[in-house]
Amino acid sequence: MDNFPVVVQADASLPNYSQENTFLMRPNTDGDSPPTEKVGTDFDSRMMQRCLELARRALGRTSPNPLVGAVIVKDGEIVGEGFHPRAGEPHAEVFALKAAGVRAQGATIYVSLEPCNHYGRTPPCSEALVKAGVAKVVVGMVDPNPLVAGGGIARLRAAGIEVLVGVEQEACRQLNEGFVHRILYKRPLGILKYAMTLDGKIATTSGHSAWVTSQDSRTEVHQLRAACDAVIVGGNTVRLDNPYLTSHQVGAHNPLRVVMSRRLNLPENAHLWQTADAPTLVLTEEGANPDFQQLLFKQGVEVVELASLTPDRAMAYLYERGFCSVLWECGSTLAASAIAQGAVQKVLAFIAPKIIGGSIAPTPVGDLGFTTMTQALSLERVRWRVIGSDCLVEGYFPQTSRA
Ligand SMILES: Nc1nc(O)c(N)c(N[C@@H]2O[C@H](COP(=O)(O)O)[C@@H](O)[C@H]2O)n1
Ligand SMILES: [Zn+2]
Repeated sequence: MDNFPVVVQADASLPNYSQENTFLMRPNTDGDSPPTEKVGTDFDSRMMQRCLELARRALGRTSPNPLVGAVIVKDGEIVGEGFHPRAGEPHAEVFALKAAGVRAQGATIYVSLEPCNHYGRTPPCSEALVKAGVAKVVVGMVDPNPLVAGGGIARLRAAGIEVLVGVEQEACRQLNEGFVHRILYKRPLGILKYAMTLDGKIATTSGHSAWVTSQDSRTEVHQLRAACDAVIVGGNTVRLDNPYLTSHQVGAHNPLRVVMSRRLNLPENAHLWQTADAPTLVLTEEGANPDFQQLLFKQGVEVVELASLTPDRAMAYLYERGFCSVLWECGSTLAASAIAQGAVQKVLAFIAPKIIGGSIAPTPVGDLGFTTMTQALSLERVRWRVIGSDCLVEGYFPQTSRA
């Protein structure tokens, strides 16, 4: 627990979005944020909001790629729409161009992320837009991917196309905060979520924790899972709570369910390996409990042995697997070590108007070794809202540089 402050470094040459991205957050209504200058007309904003609506149709399914939507407008009417469904498939712009056909000529395309200008899994959208003869491109945000990073905009302008950048920029960044974090920090965005009572307890002294919060909050958590690539728990949570960790929504994405367990001293009949609704991955250490590994293997559960099992190693591994966002739904000990190792950037605390009392019932974050209040970790960009009878407080740990 000695490697504070929380974090990893971005390439200093990249744009710094770290102060501005939020995940699944509602617009700030507290009036404290500096007003950002509006870019474009109200019509531009409406079209960009439509792009974001389209982009959200692929929620949880595009990593390592971003969520992107595109709308083509000719003579004030939408003539084509598209969104990026998953990595390896065409980009949003290509779907919109296909839908518009010849009507794309002389039209305006709205796209929530700068058109790409490189050959990746797919060819550059900038060239497709030039070829289609669009007259204007309205961009939500510049792509932080160093392979793009302004190059798409430059290519379009060089071809004589008018480009407007920054329409509904904040909303575009919010939608892709996991993607942006992944690009800048080479790790998935770590989100710690917990539910606690008004006196800060996540369970009773006997360990009973169902249900701390209301059904409305639980539905919110299900939506959050649908937007994340993975959800992580420790062995203790599997033993005590036997969770499902799915999004419980018909047709919605289910995250990869990840269990961190050094010794694999886990129950044989846990829901995680007995339900096929979502894939499960168990992260462990080399040589751990071969018999149990065999049992998991027979139940279709993937087991990966890491040289040492720590939150940062787990996040590094999930980054390599192409993930943008990881939800920590673990108990207090793992939560403390995930925070200490910089594996958590965002905290979502669901607070129920209940009191458990006492000093033994568990709290959401274990010992961080602090002895004075000056050591307490402060969150920034804090917001709150009421969900049913509960309150959700959200905030971010400050990002510091290790460069
Ligand atoms: N503008 C835009 N629209 C989309 O629909 C996209 N998916 C992207 N993605 C950008 O391109 C990179 C991926 O390229 P490939 O899918 O491998 O060809 C991704 O990292 C983004 O920078 N952009
Ligand atoms: Zn593209």
